[in-house]
Amino acid sequence: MKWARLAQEKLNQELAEQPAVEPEAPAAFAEAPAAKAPLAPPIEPPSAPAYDWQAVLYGTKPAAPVEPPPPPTATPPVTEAVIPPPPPPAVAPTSPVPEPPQVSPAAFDWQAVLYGTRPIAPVEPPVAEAPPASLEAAPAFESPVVEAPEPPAVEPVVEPLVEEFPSAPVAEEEILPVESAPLTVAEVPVEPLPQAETLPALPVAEEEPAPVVEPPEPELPAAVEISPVFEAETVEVPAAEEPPPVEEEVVPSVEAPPIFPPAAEGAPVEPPPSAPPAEPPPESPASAPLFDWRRILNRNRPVEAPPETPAPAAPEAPAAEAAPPAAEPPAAPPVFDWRRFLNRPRTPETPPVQPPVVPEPPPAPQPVVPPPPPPPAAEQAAAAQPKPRFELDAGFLWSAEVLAAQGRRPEDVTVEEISWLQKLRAGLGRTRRSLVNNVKALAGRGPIGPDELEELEGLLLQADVGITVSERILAALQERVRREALPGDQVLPFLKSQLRKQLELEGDDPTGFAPKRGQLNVWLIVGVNGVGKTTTIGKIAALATRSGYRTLIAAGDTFRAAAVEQLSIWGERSGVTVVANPSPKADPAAVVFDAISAAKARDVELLLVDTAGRLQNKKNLMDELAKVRRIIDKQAIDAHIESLLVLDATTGQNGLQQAKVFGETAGLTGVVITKLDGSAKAGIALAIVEQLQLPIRFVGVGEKIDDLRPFNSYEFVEALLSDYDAA
Ligand SMILES: Nc1nc2c(ncn2[C@@H]2O[C@H](COP(=O)(O)OP(=O)(O)OP(=O)(O)O)[C@@H](O)[C@H]2O)c(=O)[nH]1
Repeated sequence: MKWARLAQEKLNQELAEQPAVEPEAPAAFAEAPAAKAPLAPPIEPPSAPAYDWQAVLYGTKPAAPVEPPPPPTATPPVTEAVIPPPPPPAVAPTSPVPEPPQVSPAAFDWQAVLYGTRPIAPVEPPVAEAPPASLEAAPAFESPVVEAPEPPAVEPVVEPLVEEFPSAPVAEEEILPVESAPLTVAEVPVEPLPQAETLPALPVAEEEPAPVVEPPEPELPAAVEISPVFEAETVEVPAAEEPPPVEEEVVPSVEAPPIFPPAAEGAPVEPPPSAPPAEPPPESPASAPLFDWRRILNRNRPVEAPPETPAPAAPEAPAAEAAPPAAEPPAAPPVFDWRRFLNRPRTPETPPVQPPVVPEPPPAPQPVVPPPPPPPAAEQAAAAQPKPRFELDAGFLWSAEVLAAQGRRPEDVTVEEISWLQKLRAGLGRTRRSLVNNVKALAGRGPIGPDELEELEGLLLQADVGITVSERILAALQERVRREALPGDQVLPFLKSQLRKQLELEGDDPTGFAPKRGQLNVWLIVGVNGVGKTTTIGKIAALATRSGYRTLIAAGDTFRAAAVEQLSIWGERSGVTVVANPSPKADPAAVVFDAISAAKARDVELLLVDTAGRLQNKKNLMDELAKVRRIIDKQAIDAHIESLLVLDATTGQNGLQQAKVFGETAGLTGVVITKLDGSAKAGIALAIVEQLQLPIRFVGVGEKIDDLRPFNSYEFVEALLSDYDAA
């Protein structure tokens, strides 16, 4: 017992001594944060280990973004976005005339730089020159992201567009004189662009979750005189049938003009605060686009067909091309050097382009950087411990490979692109997992036979690919198997090539739909309720602004009360002016008429027309849409017109039914698939192309401003059938 007691006492004694250790730990940690604080501010030093992906890679960001990055405090990026001022649309006709935001110089050249102009290779050639590849060296500013959505200079200048269209033009249809409600132009403070990630979902959304059901709006009477005519069709809630007044004449809200003129008076309007002087167009030319759409879109034949593009440059280049490159052997293969990507020099967008700006680095701030102690370590170390939210997981590596397969070099890749692909891949994840796993299991049995083919068809149907497409793919597979055995490991690659074929409409030039420079392009956005039309317009507007297009938005959704407000928010985010008529039940055709007039007067290049959601079986609403289309055709005769149907991917095959009617009414030229990040069955994309014979122009994978990208069949298929999954 004594022994036990003694032992117990000793034990207690030891325990009593232990606690002392703890205090130290916290102290040590406490230092860390302290040290970091000072480091935050100096973002410039390219070598600094602290990789601020957003600031560095999104070179695009204008001044604004700079602040947010460092102190990730929960300050208020949101507030500054001016989101709250929903009703900025000064109703008063006296409001000054906003001007189409001038696109900043560095913006990426959507048409010339990205698409249109250049053939596939142009951008790549530099590859040869790429050799500057000295990893650390800061070669890169070429494409580096610069894309400074700099403050789209807003020229308040408002030419007397007015008289452009004297009174009522010759539109046979009359636009309801919808109240004298003056047309308003939502002033857009020209906020530079995109905070890539910040933009939260539009608040408005909730107001009207807008399901598919026809918005039974209460209302009506007043302006609805004509509505009765069509009531017949809709059994339910005749009253609810809101915007019935489809009929008739488009009386251009002649009042519109008056609205703009005032601004003119405002004299020169120096007010355009933000916009510095700007003869912006300057450096933009060669500037590097944030994402090179042209390359993305043209890259429908990656690794497999490398000969077309890269081939010439890579293999033979060395020999024929000359010595310089000699030293640099790489530059071609699909091997993505993620380290190089991570270590690439940081380029605060715009600045790099302007040499003068460079001098700034030396300023005092340097000293502030004192915390250089950490940098010495080595960039590699930094790379090893990447930044927040950017992980070298399977998604990242896969994205990098896909981009590399398209000829993208680490220096040209942006975080935005990586992020986009990751989102797309994640969005298609559900379908992919099911499809890929089953196909692999099936292929693992050995050579493909009749049983396997049948099973495969079932898998495709489950993915919503549609019967026709499934049959076509199987027919091709059968044909292939007939000629020679198809090894199991070739099944997926074969499927990919088949799917890609199905996604590409014969004769369609995916780069051809980019807005034409120097002329008016009108993009009419249609679809049923809640599919994402307004959101898509906001995203496209942002993209267009960054691409340097003079853009304008027409708030043609006069039915949903919050639509105009929602659009003006997007307008603020993207720096695009919104033309709207706040009066309830305004005739959308009249709004569009006015918007076209304004667009002509301002030399706008891209006019985005929003429309109210409507079910394809509501005749009066479809007639209303037809009227809008007619107005566009008549008033914008020389314009390049695109009519895009927005389809919610989660609606699956149902969406196809809508398309047929919308096609007859609005003359569709393409489709935008939204919500691919949801529980969509990605196969719907294949069915759309096959059944509608319409090209997919954009795909949306989220609610943020940069969650929309031009459709690329290669990326889509890779995301759908990638078996990369290491995780
Ligand atoms: N997850 C996801 N949500 C999206 C996407 N595109 C739009 N949304 C959301 O879908 C909802 C409806 O979007 P809206 O743009 O208002 O749809 P709409 O077609 O204009 O609606 P109506 O005018 O009522 O016909 C909003 O909550 C959007 O944020 C997308 O690609 N992914």
